[in-house]
Amino acid sequence: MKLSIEQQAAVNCIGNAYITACPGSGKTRALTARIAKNVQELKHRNNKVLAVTFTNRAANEIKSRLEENYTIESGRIWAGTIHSFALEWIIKPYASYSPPLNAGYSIADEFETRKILNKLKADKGLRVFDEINTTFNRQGVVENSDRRAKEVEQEYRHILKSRKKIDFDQSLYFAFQLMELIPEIAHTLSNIFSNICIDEVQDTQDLQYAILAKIFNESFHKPTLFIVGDGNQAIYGGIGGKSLSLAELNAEFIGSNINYFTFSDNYRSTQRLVDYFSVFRGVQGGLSKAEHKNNQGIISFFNQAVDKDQLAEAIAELIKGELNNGSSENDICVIAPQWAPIRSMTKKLIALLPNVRFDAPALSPFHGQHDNFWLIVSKLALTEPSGRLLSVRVRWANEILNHLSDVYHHTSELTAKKLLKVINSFQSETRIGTEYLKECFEFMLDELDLDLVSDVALKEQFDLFFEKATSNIENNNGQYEDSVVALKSFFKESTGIVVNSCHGVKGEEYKTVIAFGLLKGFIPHWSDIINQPAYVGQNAESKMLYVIASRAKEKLYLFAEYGRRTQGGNPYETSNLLNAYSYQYD
Ligand SMILES: Nc1ncnc2c1ncn2[C@@H]1O[C@H](COP(=O)(O)OP(=O)(O)OP(=O)(O)O)[C@@H](O)[C@H]1O
Repeated sequence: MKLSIEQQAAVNCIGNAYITACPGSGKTRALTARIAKNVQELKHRNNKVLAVTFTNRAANEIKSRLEENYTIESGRIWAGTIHSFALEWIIKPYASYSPPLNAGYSIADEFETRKILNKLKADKGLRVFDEINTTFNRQGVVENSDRRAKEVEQEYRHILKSRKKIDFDQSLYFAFQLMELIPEIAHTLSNIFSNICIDEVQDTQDLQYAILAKIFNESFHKPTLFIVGDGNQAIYGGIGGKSLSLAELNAEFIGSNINYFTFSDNYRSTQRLVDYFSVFRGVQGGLSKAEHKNNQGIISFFNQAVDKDQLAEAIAELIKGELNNGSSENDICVIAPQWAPIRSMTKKLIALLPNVRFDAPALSPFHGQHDNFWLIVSKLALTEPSGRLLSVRVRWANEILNHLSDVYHHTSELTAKKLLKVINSFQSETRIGTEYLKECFEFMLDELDLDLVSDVALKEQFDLFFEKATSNIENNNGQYEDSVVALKSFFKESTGIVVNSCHGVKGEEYKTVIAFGLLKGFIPHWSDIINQPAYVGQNAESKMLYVIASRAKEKLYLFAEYGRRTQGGNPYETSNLLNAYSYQYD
């Protein structure tokens, strides 16, 4: 992969590196190159490179970029979210030493936690979108300034405890406690991971820094650090993400003496777009070396010009125009700053454009199942054994075998390739999607000599998987009916126009970005406005606009639709910052 001189300097830096640079400047590209270099330089057979980031989508982005650009033995890298890292490498192997966990526990996933929190919020008169903080800091404190939010959080913990469950936030805290209790954990991890690479570091929470720093600080052989991020894109501040300065990172990773780098070029967007979005961080005139340098593209803003009831039609028209002009479905992304309006927009777009494919996580049959073991098996069951997908499918098969052995303590004689053969050989007469998956899972269990009846944890995940998949399919308005063909289409490579939140598409890029819901209350979110000093909202707003606008390579369409009303019946107004931004829109 070609690297600029600045990128090469960072990638080849001896020692530790911290890179902050603007969107599209190639931070993830440099990080991927560094991971590949680190793997090549691993000294011992058992050493690995650790690559962590904040969201599953970002972690998958790193994995795919590595797969597309380098030939690397997958076992030499562990890439994933910090939550999954803590679960897999700290909680699972050491749970028996943890007083809150040693009597048994299981993980409550997003689906379950959301259900409990929503019910408690409703009981307390809070609205679904009122934020409840559930993240712990390294002192074990969960901060909620609102009294009712605090009560919800406490009752939520009681409910989880009564079910012998922990959520992801608790798993981080218990992992950190275990590391404090048993210093050998950090020693062991630093012996395995000779390199620690962190992407999107601005989204990292206090406890996550503490866990990574503990590995570094307690080690005899210091892992090298390669940390990349952009404080101006820190849109997870509401759930504790924080961007650290070089000095703060040096204080966290003791004696790390981190080298600082920045990249000045933008390889993604037209110069016009770079100039446009740079204003959201108070800087004008970023450099651009983008391939679209001479292409001015489009920047349009429909400020209160479209009624919310006609919004889907207006967006559908834009999409049709783009597709007629030669764009592919994968070139287009529709974004809103918050989840609230996305589901109904997706449904309307699907109805208006029945022949267009959409990649809309809100309507996915597997929404909220990221951490369910059976999701990985589904991916194998629902994808074809083609050459193009071979390396990805081998990775999934490895993940299945590792998960079975690390989490469920089932060791198997099978290699990943043999497991692939087993799953590829599965045949069924049924056309019903969930039935097909059930049969396939049972076939695999049989081949692996495993029995669901005797494995409570595996069975619980199995039941939960089907409960959620069925409810997702029932609630998603026919986007994915319960058929084998529809479920298979979900994992096809070209998945269509993305409809997601700005949090969901961080780090990604599209030729055309269509953003809607650019209204005060969504951007910034009410929780950053109500009972907050003005700068909190302004900060959140500029960062979100910065992230949204910088996803575009060539064309940016912005909508602040009229006609939306708050629960109190007041009209939603255009985002302050956008309203005040005087720009020569097309
Ligand atoms: N040296 C380079 N030569 C050609 N293309 C490059 C180069 N560096 C980066 N790119 C391309 O520019 C685009 C943006 O890169 P990348 O996603 O790594 O940026 P980023 O800094 O991580 O962005 P963000 O902050 O938005 O996540 C990608 O398509 C990438 O392949």
